[in-house]
Amino acid sequence: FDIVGSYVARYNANFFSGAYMSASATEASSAKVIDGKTVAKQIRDEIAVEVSRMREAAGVIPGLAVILVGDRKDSATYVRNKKKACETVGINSLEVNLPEDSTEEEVLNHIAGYNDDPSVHGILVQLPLPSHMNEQNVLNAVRIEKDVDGFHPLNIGRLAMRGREPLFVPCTPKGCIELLHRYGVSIKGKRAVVIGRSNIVGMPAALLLQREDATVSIVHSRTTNPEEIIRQADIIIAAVGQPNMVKGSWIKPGAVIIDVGINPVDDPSSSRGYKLVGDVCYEEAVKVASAITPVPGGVGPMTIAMLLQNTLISAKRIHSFE
Ligand SMILES: NC(=O)C1=CN([C@@H]2O[C@H](COP(=O)(O)OP(=O)(O)OC[C@H]3O[C@@H](n4cnc5c(N)ncnc54)[C@H](OP(=O)(O)O)[C@@H]3O)[C@@H](O)[C@H]2O)C=CC1
Ligand SMILES: Nc1nc(=O)c2c([nH]1)NC[C@@H]1CN(c3ccc(C(=O)N[C@@H](CCC(=O)O)C(=O)O)cc3)C=[N+]21
Repeated sequence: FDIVGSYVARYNANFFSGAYMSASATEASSAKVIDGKTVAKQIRDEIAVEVSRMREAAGVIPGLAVILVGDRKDSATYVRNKKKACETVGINSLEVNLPEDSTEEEVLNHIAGYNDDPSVHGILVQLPLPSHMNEQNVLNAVRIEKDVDGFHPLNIGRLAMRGREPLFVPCTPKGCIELLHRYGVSIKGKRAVVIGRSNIVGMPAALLLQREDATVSIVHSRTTNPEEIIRQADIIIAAVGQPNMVKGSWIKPGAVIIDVGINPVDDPSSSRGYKLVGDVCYEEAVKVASAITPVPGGVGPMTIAMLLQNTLISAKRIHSFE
């Protein structure tokens, strides 16, 4: 089933049916909501089954170690969510919380300990690190067999090469592609645009789309006339960090939108004083796109589900369990 194709047909039928199309007919063309929260729950259930099968047959419990440096509130929230998610599927979680003024050497020591710890199958260093640390040094120190974030340069290099396979695919881009697959969106031969080129989201997302045989454009802060490029896309992955940047008028009718952005904006009516919005203006996009992920409840929960999946894959590989 091809959401893009069927939607375009429906849209065009509406669009060309006459000059007197009513406002309600336009509103009827509302995008399908891609429910990342529900899909993530399904995936967690699948992982839980595998984790207990492995525990019973091989006596192995997958373990994930998370290193958090400093006390950024958002990082602390994400780490707490990851820990909770581990518990729901039966994965062991270990956590070390180092003070903001720790040295790089202390972080490296903890990584070395987890590298050698046979109960740990995945190591995640929560980003961003404090500015006095060299992120490259730290990420390079994670043993590639335990690099469940997929951030090691050898993993990224393999992801970029034809005929090579990375040990781990980065969680957020993997979650984006998983959503497209589970919603029956065909990628092969489609025009895809990735907005953003960061090492952790945009760049690996573009590589994955290319591996799936999409024709990929990458839009970044130096792109001239980004709207023109975005308007050609059948599939848009937005990972910019700019609230509501992508407007409805930039979107090709029937496009599928994966909104990775998680941006806090002031909201006096919320008890927290802020709310989360994506990089895409949802209210406008929902009228033009054929399918769209909401924020929250879209890519975010998928990122965590993919982290659990990578940890399970790692434990299976280390223990040669099939
Ligand atoms: N849902 C999830 O699980 C996750 C969500 N996120 C969210 O995704 C968003 C992006 O994160 P991340 O990739 O880490 O962010 P970065 O800040 O590392 O990268 C942002 C990218 O967007 C580009 N960019 C910035 N402004 C513009 C603009 N006006 N027009 C076009 N491109 C622009 C930058 O271009 P240039 O390279 O030229 O500087 C850069 O490549 C954030 O909102 C973040 O919170 C992040 C990780 C996981
Ligand atoms: N080494 C490393 N790996 C990461 O994967 C990593 C990281 N560092 N640093 C920060 C980003 C961000 N990130 C998110 C994960 C889940 C949600 C998530 O679950 N969001 C919920 C909302 C959460 C809320 O309400 O606060 C949602 O979108 O529905 C969001 C963001 C992982 N990251």
